[in-house]
Amino acid sequence: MSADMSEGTSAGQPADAGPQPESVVDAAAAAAVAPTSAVATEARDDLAQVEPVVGAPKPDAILVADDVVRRFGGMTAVDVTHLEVQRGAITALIGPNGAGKTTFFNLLTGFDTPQSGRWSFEGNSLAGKSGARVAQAGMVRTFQLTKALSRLTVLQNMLLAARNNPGERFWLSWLPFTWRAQERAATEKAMELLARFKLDAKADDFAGSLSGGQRKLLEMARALMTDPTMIMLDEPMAGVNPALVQSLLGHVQALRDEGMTVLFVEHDMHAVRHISDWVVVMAEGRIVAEGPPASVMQDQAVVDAYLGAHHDTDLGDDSLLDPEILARLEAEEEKR
Ligand SMILES: Nc1ncnc2c1ncn2[C@@H]1O[C@H](COP(=O)(O)OP(=O)(O)OP(=O)(O)O)[C@@H](O)[C@H]1O
Repeated sequence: MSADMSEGTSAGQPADAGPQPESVVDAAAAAAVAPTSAVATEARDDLAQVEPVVGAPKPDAILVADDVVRRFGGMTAVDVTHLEVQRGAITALIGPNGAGKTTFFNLLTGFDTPQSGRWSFEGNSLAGKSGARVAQAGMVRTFQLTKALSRLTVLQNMLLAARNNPGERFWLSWLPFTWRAQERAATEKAMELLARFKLDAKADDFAGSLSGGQRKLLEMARALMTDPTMIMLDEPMAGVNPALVQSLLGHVQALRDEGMTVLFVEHDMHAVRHISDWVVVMAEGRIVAEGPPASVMQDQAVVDAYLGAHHDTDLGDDSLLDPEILARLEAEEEKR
């Protein structure tokens, strides 16, 4: 993932270019009309009662991780003692470059194996389960559009995601009339989701021809093909033109407002502040702070973590920190 803490784009990802397609720009308005579910409202009320301390128990935790350790050679990339993620809320996982966010994400979703640790989703242990099993359990992550997927059409990308659908039974796929019916149902569902994300007109275009923002929408739409309970978003704002950020944020909020749990890794602090109900901060593999977005970004451990990691980097987004803290950071910079 990128080192950039500025709004809108991340290093290594192409920013959107040219005029924004109206279809994407108005997505935020469409998403905004989604009524807030009782789960989402309750989740926010619940979180308001939670003490902002590392490892804080949540009133309704959907994901619980304990003593998760991942080492690469002599380097400890992840060492998470205890984390609970509240059901129905948007939780952001932030931290400086190399903090271990991606590695932790990979471990939780079955794409990497830790040296030790336990974690459960909806009360069921997921440790040792493959990525496919984790997805079947209802916890789905987004993937960046790879080169291979870029050569498929938008619709083909969606249908590929449906193949892992827990509703699909291998033995039924032997019967042509069954798979034809399944394919019809999957196509119908894919088109509905594409319409929701205003990508239906692009169904037959190569995915590689989409703009950065549209790719992010496709990644989200793809993940929804399996009807997840929890969606894990990997830098949903990376490579997205600032003009489209608002639209994407609307979509993420809409997922939460429909009752889904969202955990996302993000460098864009505007996005984190704007949509998160809870923020978890990692540094050097550990969780160093957690709490509501406004207060956690003023936490001394968070400031220290970013200061340590960004001493030679432009902090970019001034809205990350309040003016007082920013002044202190600048003073520290001058001393170096
Ligand atoms: N496969 C690997 N082999 C060796 N070291 C690795 C591997 N994957 C990650 N690391 C190291 O583990 C540490 C944590 O990396 P990770 O990518 O999880 O951090 P991050 O918080 O996601 O960073 P960024 O925000 O820059 O993406 C880093 O020091 C990284 O170099």
